[in-house]
Amino acid sequence: MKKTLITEISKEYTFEAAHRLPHVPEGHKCSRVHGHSYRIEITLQGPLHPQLGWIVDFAEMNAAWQPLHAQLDHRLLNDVPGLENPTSELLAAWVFEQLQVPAGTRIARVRVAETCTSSCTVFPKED
Ligand SMILES: Nc1nc2c(c(=O)[nH]1)N=C([C@H](O)[C@H](O)COP(=O)(O)OP(=O)(O)OP(=O)(O)O)CN2
Ligand SMILES: [Zn+2]
Repeated sequence: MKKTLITEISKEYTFEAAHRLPHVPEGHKCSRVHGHSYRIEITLQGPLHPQLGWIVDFAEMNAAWQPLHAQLDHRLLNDVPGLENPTSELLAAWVFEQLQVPAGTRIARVRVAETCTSSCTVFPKED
């Protein structure tokens, strides 16, 4: 395989949660508590293992996601430390910061989808 290729792997996770957006104008629909079936796509970059031919086992991504799922699933997101204003943008940044990725990998991006048509993606700034 060409050594110049950049390889990414992704996993999509889901959780159910309620939220409200505390800083929207009065009367905005999102000022009321409501729920979403959130979908989170996590993408990692890293070198391929020479024998195994993968970056990391997808199972390692599952293990990294599990503690975050435990903090988010069937919660009011506003109650989660750091998510007092749980917009898609701030939730994506929170996942990016909280996720303990397997050694030798880095997060390429995190995508949060609140609905079928609305999503936000964060990725590291290049220096
Ligand atoms: N930039 C952002 N805008 C909005 C956010 C957000 O996190 N970032 N969040 C919301 C609400 O949480 C809302 O529940 C989801 O948004 P919206 O796409 O407006 O939901 P609808 O299903 O009602 O979308 P329609 O396509 O208008 O039916 C709002 N904005
Ligand atoms: Zn919402």
